[in-house]
Formats: sequence, structure tokens, C-alpha cells
Amino acid sequence: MATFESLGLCEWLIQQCKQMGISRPTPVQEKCIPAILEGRDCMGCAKTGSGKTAAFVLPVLQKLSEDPYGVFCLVLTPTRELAYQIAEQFRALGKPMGLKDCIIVGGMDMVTQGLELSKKPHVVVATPGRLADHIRSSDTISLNRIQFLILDEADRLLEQGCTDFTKDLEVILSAVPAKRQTLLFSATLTDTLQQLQSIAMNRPFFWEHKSDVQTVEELDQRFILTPEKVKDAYLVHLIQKFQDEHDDWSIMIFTNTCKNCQILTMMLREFNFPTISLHSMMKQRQRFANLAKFKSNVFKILIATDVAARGLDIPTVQVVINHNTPGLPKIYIHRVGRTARAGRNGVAITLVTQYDIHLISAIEEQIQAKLSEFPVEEKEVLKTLTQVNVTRRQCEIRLESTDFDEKKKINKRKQMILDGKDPDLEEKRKQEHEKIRRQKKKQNRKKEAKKHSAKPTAVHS
Ligand SMILES: Nc1ncnc2c1ncn2[C@@H]1O[C@H](COP(=O)(O)OP(=O)(O)OP(=O)(O)O)[C@@H](O)[C@H]1O
Repeated sequence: MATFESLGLCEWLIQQCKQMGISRPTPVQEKCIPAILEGRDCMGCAKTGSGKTAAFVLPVLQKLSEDPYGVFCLVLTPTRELAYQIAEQFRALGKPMGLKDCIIVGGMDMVTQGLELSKKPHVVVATPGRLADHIRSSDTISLNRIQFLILDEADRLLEQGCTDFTKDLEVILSAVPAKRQTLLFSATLTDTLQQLQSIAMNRPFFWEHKSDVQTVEELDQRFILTPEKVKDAYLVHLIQKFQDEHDDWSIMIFTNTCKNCQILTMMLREFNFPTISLHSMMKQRQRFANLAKFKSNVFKILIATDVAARGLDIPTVQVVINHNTPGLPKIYIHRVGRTARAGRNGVAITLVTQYDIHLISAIEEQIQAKLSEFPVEEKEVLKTLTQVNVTRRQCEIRLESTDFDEKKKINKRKQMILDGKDPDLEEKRKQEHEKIRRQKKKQNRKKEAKKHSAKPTAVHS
């Protein structure tokens, strides 16, 4: 069995690992650390919670301690919360060498960030959008001497999801030197391998944890088949059950929209569950504050959108509930990966309506495992149905009386302006498209009606 010594890590780092309860390397660390220390580009694909962060933090710190200067390493990651978490790992493991880091994420003051960047920290951890803004608006940022460029959750940074990072990545890639080591990590790298290889051009060392099943063994994966209207009653029932049986467990619930996230939070609070939310329509300070309250167990239930699906490492999370079935297997893998981390056990329960059964089949095919049914006393659930649905409706009405939807529109406009689009023009275009679509539909209906009326009626002899 490998040890950190045998991987070539120096004594002070090994001691620092021990202090943090890290005594033996995980497989991804065992394979990737020596390659990175050798100076190779590296692509590491290993399951959720398998220690990928330390697999890049440790060798970077070792190289940095041999020749400390700033900016030595740039880490890109898709969410702001993850940027803070990665910076914390650098800080904790790099404490003996007095590591200076700087976090550059959206939603925080840009001037303060500019000042911090100008102090030349050893490590910059950033989300692409805000870092690209700094590069575009200032010529004082020098990333031209970095030794390491790291893309954590690399496949997410390259895919064109609801937040498209590709333009920002282009700006960043043109600001970093071509001669560098590039490290790419994720639990789901393989879909985007070719694009990733164009970033890690230097004959990368590629390591993938080969395994039949894509999720971890310690994860108990379940589903509950429910009509849409009964979903919330099941949710309330499950939370009550887990709270009654295990009062020290934390639960993460994933839902599909910010609005739903807000309504479910309000609803669960009406049932006196200690609930807090995390979604992209919240102010950034509130997002950080809520996550801190959840991490420190002040609140045991976190309802989030997919902004929290990747990377977050919260050891007390024992249960993940998917309030909606994820449309993509990849998202399922990351969501359920918030529990059963670092060898711990965990349960993931997905609420499945009759319309989602094909999604579950796709998930099962991708992860190469079957989800089994979670046994529930349906009668018990139905007893609370009316109360749950009335409470939800009341919460919806309360939310409608606030400016939640208005804020959403404003945020959308802001994003369009940032993307270089004219929101009024876009709105006009959308309306025109809608008009054309309606006209076409009307014409088609007319054609169909004509066809039917022209059909000869059958004559029976
Ligand atoms: N060698 C090790 N031994 C024990 N625990 C470890 C080791 N390396 C890392 N850990 C711990 O394992 C947990 C999960 O690590 P990490 O967050 O890096 O997972 P990950 O592989 O990046 O997961 P994800 O794909 O969800 O981002 C962390 O709490 C970390 O401190």
C-alpha cells in the first residue's frame, strides 16, 4: 500500500496531512501526485468524495515551497462556494509555509479583489466570469508567470450549461503562459475528454478510477414513485422520519428552480424543520452565511438548486433527496455525491413521477446500478397530504406578494447586458419568434382541419 512518503511528498506536508486526519493516500492521490511532481499535465477522473482536491493541492504546495512566488497557481472552479472550499484546503495544508491565497468570485466587491490580486498571492482561486472581468478591465493582473493552471470540475467548466464559461475561459487562457502545468479533475470527465485535451496539451497523464459502478459503494440509492401532487407530502414525511430516527443527520434536498427552492424552504419552515436554502437568486453574502450555518449544524436541512450539486464537502450530510429527478445522469452523480464521502455511508432518495421514469432508466444505465424502491407507508403520507398542499399554496401566495419574480427578471436583464446583449432587443426578438410560432401552429391546425373535411366518408354496403 502506498504512503505519502513513497509518492515523494516532503515531510512537512505529510505532517500537515496527519494533523488533518489524512494519513494514507486515496487511489486518485496515489496515481496523480507522482505524475504532477514529475512535471506532467494531469487529468484525474475519480468518484465523488475520493480526495481529488488534495490530489492537486499537495503537489502544488510542494512545488511552491521549493520556489515561492506569486502568482504561482490559478485554480478555476464553477461555483463561488467551491472556490472558498478549495482555498480553505490550500490554506489549511499550506499553513506551515505561510501561504497567501486570494479568492476571486462574482457577487463580491471587485475593488477589494483587485487590491488583493495586486499583492501577488501564491494561489488564486476563481470562478471564470469574475476573473475574466478583472483581466478585461485591468492590465495590472499578472497571471503570465503561473506554473499551474487547475480546472476543478473541469467538464462543467467546458460544457455549455445554463452558465456558459467558454468565452471567459478563452480570456483567461490567453492571459496565462503556454508553458505551464495543467491539471484537470472531475468525477465525470469522460464526456468532454477531447476538449479537455486541447487545454492540457502537454501529453497529459490520464488516470480514471475504473469501476463498474460510477457511484460509491457506500451509497444506498433509492427511489419513491409518486404522483406530482403527492411529492411534497412524501418530502415532509421523509424529513420527519429521518429527524425522528437520527437527530444528528443533515439532509440536502435538491430541486430544479430557485423559486421552488424558496417555496420549499418556506413550506418546511412552516412544519418547524430547521431549513435553509442556497440558490443563485440569493445575495452572495446570504449564500455564504446559509452554507456556513448548514455546515456548522445550526440548520440540519439545506434546500438547494444545482448550484450546490458539485464539489461541496460536508461530512455530516447523511441523506440527499432529489425533489425532482435530474434530467442528466451526470447531475444525478454529482448531487448524490454530496453524501457517502470519504468512505462514509449515505442514502440518496429520488422522488420520481410517472413522467420521469425514462430519466431514471438513463441514470441507471449511466451509473451501471439499479435504484431500489424506498419503502414508505403510503397511508401515513396521505394523511398529511391536504395540510402539506395547503401550506405550500399559502407559501406560494406569500412569495408572489414579494418581488421574487421581479428580481428574477432584473437578474436576467443584468446577465444579458453582461453577455453583451440588449435585453429590450432580445425581448422583442422573443416576442416575434413567439408570434411566428403561433401563426405556424394556426396554419397547421387549419391545414389539418381541411384535410379531415376533404376525406371521403366511408360508404358501407
Ligand atoms: N487521503 C485521504 N484520507 C482520508 N480523507 C481524505 C483523504 N484525502 C482527502 N480526504 C477527505 O475526503 C473528503 C472528500 O475530498 P474532496 O472534497 O477532495 O473530494 P472530491 O473527490 O473532490 O469530491 P467531488 O467529486 O464531490 O468534488 C474531504 O473531507 C477530504 O478532507
